[in-house]
Amino acid sequence: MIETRELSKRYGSLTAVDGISFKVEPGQVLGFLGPNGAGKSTTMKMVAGFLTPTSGQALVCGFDVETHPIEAKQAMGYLPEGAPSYGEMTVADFLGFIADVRGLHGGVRTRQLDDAIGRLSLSGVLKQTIDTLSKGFRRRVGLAQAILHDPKVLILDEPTDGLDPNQKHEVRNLIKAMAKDKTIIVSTHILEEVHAVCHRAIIIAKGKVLADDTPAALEGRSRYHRAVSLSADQPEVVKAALSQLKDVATVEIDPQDQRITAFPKKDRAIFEAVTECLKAQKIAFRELALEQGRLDEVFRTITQAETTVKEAA
Ligand SMILES: Nc1ncnc2c1ncn2[C@@H]1O[C@H](COP(=O)(O)OP(=O)(O)OP(=O)(O)O)[C@@H](O)[C@H]1O
Repeated sequence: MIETRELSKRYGSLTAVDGISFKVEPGQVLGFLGPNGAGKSTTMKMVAGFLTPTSGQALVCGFDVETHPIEAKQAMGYLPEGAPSYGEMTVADFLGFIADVRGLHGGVRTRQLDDAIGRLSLSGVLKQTIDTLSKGFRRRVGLAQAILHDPKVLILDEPTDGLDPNQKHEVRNLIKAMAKDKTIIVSTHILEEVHAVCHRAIIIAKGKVLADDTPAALEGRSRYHRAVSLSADQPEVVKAALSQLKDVATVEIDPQDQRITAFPKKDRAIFEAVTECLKAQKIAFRELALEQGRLDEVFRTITQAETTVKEAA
């Protein structure tokens, strides 16, 4: 389990993290989202025990990271931002060194090393020095060291940064597979990642938690939630027809691809009414879709509202 209690970090007059509290239970993957400079990495460094909080507390498996650092660090694997240091070491030597630091011996050491190397597809680069690896491979080495001792808790700062689409897919599958018996926090800029791996997402900006919900509930806050979109040859005709429906609030035509979107009034469902209207008026259409909502729009709305409020104050 991971818990933070009013965790804060100040650098002079800048408050990078401002009283963040959350709990993550075993079996849960928490996505930590926020714009650049929101305080994601600073929070993760404090939870991982690499940075001392100005105030507040972080606990890993019940151990306070500050007062019981050894027990807390034994229970966690941490993938920091960027690449592993020790760039002059080969991948094999580096992972062997981490295995020693983690106190792995004999058969367990061999098994864990083989497992991490296999899961991150590193067997082809074991003799290469870390400095000479591509960004994606360096990230994979970082992930391998984080999971090497099969920790109960994983703190992963942008785990798929720099990976190609195939590797992103592999790493997301790896996180999902590990989630069954671990507690995992993943920081990311990539909203599709939230869908792919997270049970829950926290959005932060300027060091504060602005939203804490499931991806589906966050999508529910989008103006696109339950909107109906379609393509048709005469978008203006379709717009006029759908605008007449009683539960439709507004109809928009995308200026780029001419796709038509009908937005429902609050808490209304319009899919059936839209399809019936199209049928009744014999309107030919393509790619009719019921929208779940758009996380990118929710993210923008939440984080920009915070910036606007701060600027106005
Ligand atoms: N050592 C430091 N000294 C002074 N300010 C710092 C330090 N480390 C971070 N900051 C500032 O704290 C704020 C939060 O930074 P942090 O790296 O946690 O953001 P982030 O959400 O991880 O951003 P990104 O998505 O760009 O990685 C930023 O304004 C950053 O400039």
